[in-house]
Amino acid sequence: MTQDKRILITEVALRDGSHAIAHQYTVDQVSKVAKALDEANIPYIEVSHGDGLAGSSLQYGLSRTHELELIEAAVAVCRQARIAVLLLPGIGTMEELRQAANLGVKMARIATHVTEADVSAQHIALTKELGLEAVGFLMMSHMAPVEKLVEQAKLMESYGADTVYVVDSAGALLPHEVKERIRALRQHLGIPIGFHAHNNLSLAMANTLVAIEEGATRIDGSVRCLGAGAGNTQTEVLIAVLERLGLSTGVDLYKMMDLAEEIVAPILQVPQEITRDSLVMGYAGVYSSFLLHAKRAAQKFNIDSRDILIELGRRKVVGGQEDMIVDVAAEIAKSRQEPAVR
Ligand SMILES: CC[C@H](O)CC(=O)C(=O)O
Ligand SMILES: [Mn+2]
Repeated sequence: MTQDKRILITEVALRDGSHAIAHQYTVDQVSKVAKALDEANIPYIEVSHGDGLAGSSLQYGLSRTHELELIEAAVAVCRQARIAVLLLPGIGTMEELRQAANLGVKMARIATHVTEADVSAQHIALTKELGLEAVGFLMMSHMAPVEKLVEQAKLMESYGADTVYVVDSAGALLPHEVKERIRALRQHLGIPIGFHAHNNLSLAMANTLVAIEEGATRIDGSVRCLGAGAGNTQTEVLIAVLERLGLSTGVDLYKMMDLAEEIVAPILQVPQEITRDSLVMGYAGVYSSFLLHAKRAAQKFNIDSRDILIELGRRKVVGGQEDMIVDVAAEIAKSRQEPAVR
């Protein structure tokens, strides 16, 4: 990798990591993590419920602390970092976007399923109207062929997005698939391209490097892998690898290592690793944020969570369809009780 370009990191542990801890962030935790990230010179820090603004609900998981309080706390401790929010149209509304902007948020990432970019038009337009940086976030990018991804990314660009992300929500993309996606977007779009990985198949770092090699300049990471499923590209490791490659991020490696070890590790209920469930998510192409929901449903119906996840992957369930997890679990349990038909 010889390009002379700056990679801009967005740290997502305070949003994507919310899934991993059942949305239990406290103001104290968010303040400490955001302050340390800011001191390490991370340029963007995303703070929201795991499912984006207004995600707190029985369907997606109730937040312990209202996300606006968490956002306010993060804004208050940052000197240089810009606080970002995620918004999934239909879960969050224009009103929540306005409230976040009033608190001092500087970037909004408008997330849609990879084939549904058209629902982002008014949210991207409002983001720009509010004077924020607008990012289009195409989730479950493994589910669409390259041409479709390009078409949808171009829609987001036409609505005014400053950047468009390829989002590997399930951690299912293989390196050659990342390569062709980023390459095609670079060919057809005139705005920066970003990449968001999940480590369910242990490919987050490799895929991120391929994305950078193909010209992606906006990259997501989660410190200590604190993200949904097996987590995202581990930010502090990414900083080290990019330094070794001679690519600049402006982030202080030692400070990142210290905050990972001393501030973030104690927040994790269990260390982030590739468990059989997260592995199945990458293998079957299932939303990483379904992990805890599937585990709970498996316990409730006394079945193997892998069977639920495989079935969800077969049915091509997408983000927002969390209610299907319990339906699928109930169906599997019922089918096991019924006597076999002769
Ligand atoms: C449910 C929103 C989701 O967690 C967004 C994201 O980070 C992804 O799709 O990977
Ligand atoms: Mn994610």
